[in-house]
Amino acid sequence: MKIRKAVHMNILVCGGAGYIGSHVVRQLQNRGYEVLVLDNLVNGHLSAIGNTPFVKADIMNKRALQQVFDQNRIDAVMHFAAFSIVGESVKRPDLYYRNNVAGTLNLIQTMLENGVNKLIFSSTAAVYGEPGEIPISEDHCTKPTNPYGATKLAVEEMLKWFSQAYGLNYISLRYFNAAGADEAGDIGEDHNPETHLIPLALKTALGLLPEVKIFGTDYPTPDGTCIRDYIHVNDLANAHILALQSLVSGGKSTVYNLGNGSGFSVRDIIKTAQKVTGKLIRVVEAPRRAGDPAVLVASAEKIKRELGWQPQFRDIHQIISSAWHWHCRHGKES
Ligand SMILES: NC(=O)c1ccc[n+]([C@@H]2O[C@H](COP(=O)([O-])OP(=O)(O)OC[C@H]3O[C@@H](n4cnc5c(N)ncnc54)[C@H](O)[C@@H]3O)[C@@H](O)[C@H]2O)c1
Ligand SMILES: O=c1ccn([C@@H]2O[C@H](COP(=O)(O)OP(=O)(O)O[C@H]3O[C@H](CO)[C@@H](O)[C@H](O)[C@H]3O)[C@@H](O)[C@H]2O)c(=O)[nH]1
Repeated sequence: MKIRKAVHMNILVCGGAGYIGSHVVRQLQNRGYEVLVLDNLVNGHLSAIGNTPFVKADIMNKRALQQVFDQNRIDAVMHFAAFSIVGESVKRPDLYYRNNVAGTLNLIQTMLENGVNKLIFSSTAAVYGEPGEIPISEDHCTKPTNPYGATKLAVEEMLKWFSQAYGLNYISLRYFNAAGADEAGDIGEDHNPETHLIPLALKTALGLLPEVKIFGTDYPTPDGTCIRDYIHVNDLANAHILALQSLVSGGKSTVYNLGNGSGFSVRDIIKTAQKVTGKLIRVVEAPRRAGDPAVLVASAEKIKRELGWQPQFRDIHQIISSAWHWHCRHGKES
C-alpha cells in the first residue's frame, strides 16, 4: 500500500469529531493535509480532535455551510456526518432521512456552488440488506433491510446522478463494522448511549454494565447469532487517504467495500472479548433486533486491486485489544 505525502491540500471533514472521523483526521494530519472539522457535536467530542481547526455547525444549515466555504479554501470534503444506528433508524426513519439524505444534499449543493467537486462519502454494508452471496462484492444487489441502509443508498444514488449532471467526483466507501481504536489510546469509540457490540462487551468487562444482550440466537448461522466483518478504524482511515489520492490524481468516481473478509458471530466476539480482558462477561439471550441481516462479510478485493489498500489489523483479538486499551483509559469517564 503506497501512502504518499500530501501536496498542500485543505480537507473539510464533516462529522470529524465522531469515532471514525476523528481517526481519519489524525491520519490526514500525519500525512501533511490541512484539516478543518465541521461537526454539530450531537454525537461527537471536541476532545477527539485536539486543536484541529473546528467549526460547530449542522449540515442541515445551508447558510452555516456557505459561511464555511466563504471563509476557507477547501479542496475536498470527507463526509462522516450522519446518524448510524440500525435499530433507531427502524423506529425513527424520519430522523434518518432528514439528517443523512437532506443534510448530504445541502452539503453537496454547497460544495458544487463553491467549485469543490471531490467527495469521500461514508457508506455502509447496510446498503446490501440480506445478502444472497458471501463474501459480498460491490456488484451484489442492494436491498437494505433498515432505513439507515436505505438513506445511505439514497445518497449513493444521488452522488451518481450529481456526478453525471454536475461533474461531482466521489468515492463511496461501504464500511462493514468499524472497531478498535488508535494505538496511542487517546481516541476511541465513544458513543452515548453506546449500542455497538464490542464497546458494550468491554464496558461489561469493566463493570460499567451488568451484562451484554445477544440479539437473536435463532439466525441461520452455526451458533445461531449474527455474523459481522469487523474492520479496524485505522485501516478505514488509510482507505480514506488512498481514496482521496485517487480522486486528486483523476481517478474515477466509484464505490468500494471495506472489510477484512472474515465473519465473527456475536458469541465469537464476546468470547474474544473475555480472552482479551481476562474477565467473565455476563450475557443474556434476547430477541432479534429489527433490521439486522444474519450475515455481513465483505469482499474488499476491488479496493485492494485498484488502490492497493491492505488492512494491517486482520486479527480480531488484536482489533478488540486496541479497543480495550482505550476503554481501560477512558471507559470509567463515560
Ligand atoms: N461505526 C460503524 O461501524 C460504521 C459502519 C458503516 C458506516 N458508518 C458511517 O460512518 C460515519 C461515521 O460513523 P461513526 O461511527 O464515526 O459515527 P459517530 O456518530 O461517532 O460520528 C458522526 C459524527 O457526525 C456528527 N453529525 C451527525 N449529524 C450531523 C449534522 N447534521 N451536522 C454536523 N455533524 C453531524 C456527529 O456529532 C458525530 O461527531 C457515519 O456516516 C456512519 O453512517 C459507520
Ligand atoms: O448489545 C448488542 C449489540 C449488538 N448486537 C449484535 O451484534 C452485531 C453487531 O451490532 P452493532 O455493533 O450494533 O453493529 P451493526 O448494527 O452491525 O452496525 C454497524 O455496522 C454496520 C455495517 O455492517 C454499519 O452500517 C453501522 O453504522 C454500524 O453501526 C449485530 O448482529 C447485533 O444484533 C448484540 O447482539 N447485542
